[in-house]
Amino acid sequence: MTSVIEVSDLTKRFGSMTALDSISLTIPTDSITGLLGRNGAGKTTLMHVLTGQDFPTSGDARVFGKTPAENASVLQHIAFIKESQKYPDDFKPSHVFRSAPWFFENWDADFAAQLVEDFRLPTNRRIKKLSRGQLSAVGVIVGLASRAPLTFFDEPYLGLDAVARQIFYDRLLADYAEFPRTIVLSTHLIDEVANLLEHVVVIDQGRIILDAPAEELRGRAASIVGAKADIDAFVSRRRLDVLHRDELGSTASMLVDGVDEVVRLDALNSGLQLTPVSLQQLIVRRTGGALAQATDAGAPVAAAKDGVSRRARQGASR
Ligand SMILES: Nc1ncnc2c1ncn2[C@@H]1O[C@H](COP(=O)(O)OP(=O)(O)OP(=O)(O)O)[C@@H](O)[C@H]1O
Repeated sequence: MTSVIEVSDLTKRFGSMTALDSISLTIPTDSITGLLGRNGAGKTTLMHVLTGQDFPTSGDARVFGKTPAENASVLQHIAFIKESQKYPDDFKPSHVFRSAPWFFENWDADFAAQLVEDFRLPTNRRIKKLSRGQLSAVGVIVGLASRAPLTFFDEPYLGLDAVARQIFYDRLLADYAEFPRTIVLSTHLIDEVANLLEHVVVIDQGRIILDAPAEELRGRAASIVGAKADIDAFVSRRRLDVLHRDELGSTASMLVDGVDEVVRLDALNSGLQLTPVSLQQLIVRRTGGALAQATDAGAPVAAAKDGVSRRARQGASR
């Protein structure tokens, strides 16, 4: 497996603020990688360094084997799509798409025209007058139709409605299958993109906390609900990493990381049921858990607790 991006011991500081803290990672060639993490984790900072818009404080970043900053031979192969993209005052989408071939040698004007239809984008309206979703669509179209060997999408969906986001995912996947390239996608809508991703990098407070093939992560976390004593014994025997636990009386629900085939079989033989959890649940719990939703592993116990307290309230009011 070759790598388009190789980052080694890279630190980026803004004054006393450390945005990236000694990170190392590689991003495989011709893959769709999700760059995930909470607000302020360091995702955009990393993309800025990799697209030559910022310098690392220390450490090394290589893109196509070279340092990206001020390196035209690297930058000409990169598309960086971000919400804050600035356009000249009088520009319309039609101007953007007409000038795109100057910057992107693989630009496909027919594909861009098809995407304009798909997103129902008014191409002759000034960019300043576009709605937020329409503005996002301009970026998404540039990112897709440029077919750059390395494309970064930094939260490209902001403002796109659910239908438009699905169009983006569908077109991305279909075009990627026909024209493989390296795509790095930063998003908070993890469940929506989970099936697109082949590789996942999670940053938390400037550090890499997960860097693995998506397939490996998908089966790795699970929830177990059952008798507390049984689960405790199982988790300790299998040395599973407990990311979250919730208890009610003698019943417990745990979200565990580190599940493999052996663990699954052992659970079955021990009369415990493992239910897979989504990539989003794993990442939410790995990056702090404060955002955990009612859909998490604690839900069955939480729901039971809710039922108990509701019954208690009803009992009290009788
Ligand atoms: N130019 C800057 N000067 C000072 N601090 C900065 C600068 N740019 C980024 N930071 C800080 O670095 C940290 C990482 O920011 P970054 O924009 O990379 O996060 P992010 O993961 O992209 O977040 P979000 O998901 O909210 O977009 C944040 O704490 C941010 O406030």
